[in-house]
Amino acid sequence: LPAFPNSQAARDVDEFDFVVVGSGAGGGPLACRLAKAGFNTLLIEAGGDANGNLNVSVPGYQAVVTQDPTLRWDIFVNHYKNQTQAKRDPKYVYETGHNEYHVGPSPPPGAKDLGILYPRGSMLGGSVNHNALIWITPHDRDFDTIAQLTGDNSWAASNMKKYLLKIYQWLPVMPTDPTILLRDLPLTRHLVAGAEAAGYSVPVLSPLARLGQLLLQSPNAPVPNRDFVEGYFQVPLTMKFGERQAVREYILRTVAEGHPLTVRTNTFVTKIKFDSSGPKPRATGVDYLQGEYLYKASPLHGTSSGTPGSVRAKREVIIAGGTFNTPQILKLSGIGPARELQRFGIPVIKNLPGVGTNMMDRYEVPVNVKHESDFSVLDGCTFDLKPHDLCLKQWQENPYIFAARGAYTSNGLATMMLQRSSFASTPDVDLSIFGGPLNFQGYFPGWHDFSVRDHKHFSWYSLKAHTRNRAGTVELRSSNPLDQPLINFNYFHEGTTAGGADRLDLGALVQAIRKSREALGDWANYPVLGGTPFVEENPGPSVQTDEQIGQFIKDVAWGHHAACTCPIGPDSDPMAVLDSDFRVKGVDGLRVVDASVFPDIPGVFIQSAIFMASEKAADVLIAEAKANA
Ligand SMILES: Cc1cc2nc3c(=O)[nH]c(=O)nc-3n(C[C@H](O)[C@H](O)[C@H](O)COP(=O)(O)OP(=O)(O)OC[C@H]3O[C@@H](n4cnc5c(N)ncnc54)[C@H](O)[C@@H]3O)c2cc1C
Repeated sequence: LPAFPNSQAARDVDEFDFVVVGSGAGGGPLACRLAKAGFNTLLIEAGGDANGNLNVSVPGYQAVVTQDPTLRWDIFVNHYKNQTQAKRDPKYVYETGHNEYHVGPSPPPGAKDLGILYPRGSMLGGSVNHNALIWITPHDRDFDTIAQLTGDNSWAASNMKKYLLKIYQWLPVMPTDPTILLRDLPLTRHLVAGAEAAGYSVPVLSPLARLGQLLLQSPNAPVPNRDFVEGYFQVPLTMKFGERQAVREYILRTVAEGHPLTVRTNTFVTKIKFDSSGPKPRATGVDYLQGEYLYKASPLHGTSSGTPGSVRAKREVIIAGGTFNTPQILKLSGIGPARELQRFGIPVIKNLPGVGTNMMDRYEVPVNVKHESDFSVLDGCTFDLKPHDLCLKQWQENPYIFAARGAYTSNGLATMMLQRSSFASTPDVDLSIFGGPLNFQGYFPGWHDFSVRDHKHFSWYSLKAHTRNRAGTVELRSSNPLDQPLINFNYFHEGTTAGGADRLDLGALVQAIRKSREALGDWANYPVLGGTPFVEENPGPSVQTDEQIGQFIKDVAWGHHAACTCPIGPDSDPMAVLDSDFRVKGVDGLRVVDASVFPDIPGVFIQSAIFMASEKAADVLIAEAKANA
């Protein structure tokens, strides 16, 4: 793809049909569709274009990229308000100096409490560029419930499927090349054991053929009862021939093809502007600051506060800043709980108490084991973009055929169990358990370097889908748009507890840990594949009873699919923020399209649901604009 193509002349225009703020999973596809339909569209992105940055393109760098200071925002959040519980997490971070941190217990005197690191991407393509590439399509129920809640049947799963087909016009999806696994049979032994734990019979003397068959199974295949079926599957990735491809590339192609899409990177929106002269306030544009790394969450934030500017939207403004930033932008612009806005001296445009509430996320937990020997598939992989990174050289110099391009063509997670726990809130599967050769224990500064410090670890990760906790909040910390907001997830007992919700979610995760251990136990059945013994480091052999496992989960669980802070809902719900056409209630000319729109956290992995919402929003906006032409 060419270097980022918009000219200075394009940057100087100050009025567009649509202004979209944020170029991630929500904003990116929408802006492309609007431009392809002929509307003069401006896409504003706080981050840079990441052009030529291999951290983005190499799937094996899916964790390295989250450490790239040019691409990341370090958001710090609270899992618990109770600081005794919060600080039981070995990932709890204290600030000891500028960009200097202490992680875990016994901080030095004077260290400032920060909380838990929540990685976010700030660049063209948003957090999609630094996610793990995993593509699992939503469950029908995710959309059917929005249709039931709002009475808008265009949200019914049967209608939403067409947006998936639209996405596949621009999004390549491929699993890890299974021939890579043949290069490391001791690693493959874990994946075979995972298949047995998932309920398959795998011949102990010739397990590979059976694993090969299972790797042909896509969790997205439109089979009957797909959402309910437990099993063992390949992990589909948003990539083409071993190279990450997603929203960023779609945006670049849309511009290169000559559609009227202008992209302003390094442009941070501070406020939505309104015309309040009519009966209803109408969004007319946005104010911004132009400059690199302006948000204080950027590790490269310095003294610059950017060059102010503003732009007008003839038709509409669409906010797609993500679960944390969209409520922040709305509140700073006067849309949100009146009392909170008044506390910061922000004039209230519309009192919408639901903005920044209802935040949901998944819980994720690990079981980490350490072997005596290295996994050979990682030989030569230093994960650091340096000339000595032989796996990078292999990735750069070889074609994508029979594993020739090597380990970096994968995100390291080739297989996944989908299971339904006894505590699931719906008939859908609610546990995704996937394994790989790394020592990932959640997010903290330097988490990736820690995860691959040696090549001896294997881990199973469990991700709880359809969680019940909706008690998370995003509140203003100050009226300065460059300050990150105050984010409280209110995990487990501090969150939604009605009907034992917290205990049910915890129970599902206890089962997930036991299932991971079952897979580790089944490893012993396949000595034919070789490998050295291992010891369990986390939770560790002393953690055995449900109560002990439950406490381990409460102490270490993390999330990375935060959502639902500007929920769609009916007018009868005072906490609903958007109508079913993504309109911000009570004002005209303003919509939200990103992870924050969902009333309930969708599916197992979230990006597919956001892409689908983005395609739907494009349909809605284009149809309305054409009707009003
Ligand atoms: C480490 C990690 C791994 C993940 N792995 C997966 C995975 O494998 N599969 C999956 O399905 N999901 C995954 N996710 C989640 C998924 O990537 C996100 O949920 C998704 O990208 C959110 O989309 P969004 O549009 O809401 O926000 P984002 O994609 O974060 O996009 C928001 C954009 O808005 C910009 N922005 C914000 N505020 C402003 C402002 N004021 N002015 C201008 N621009 C602004 C930001 O810079 C950003 O680029 C992962 C997330 C993380 C953090």
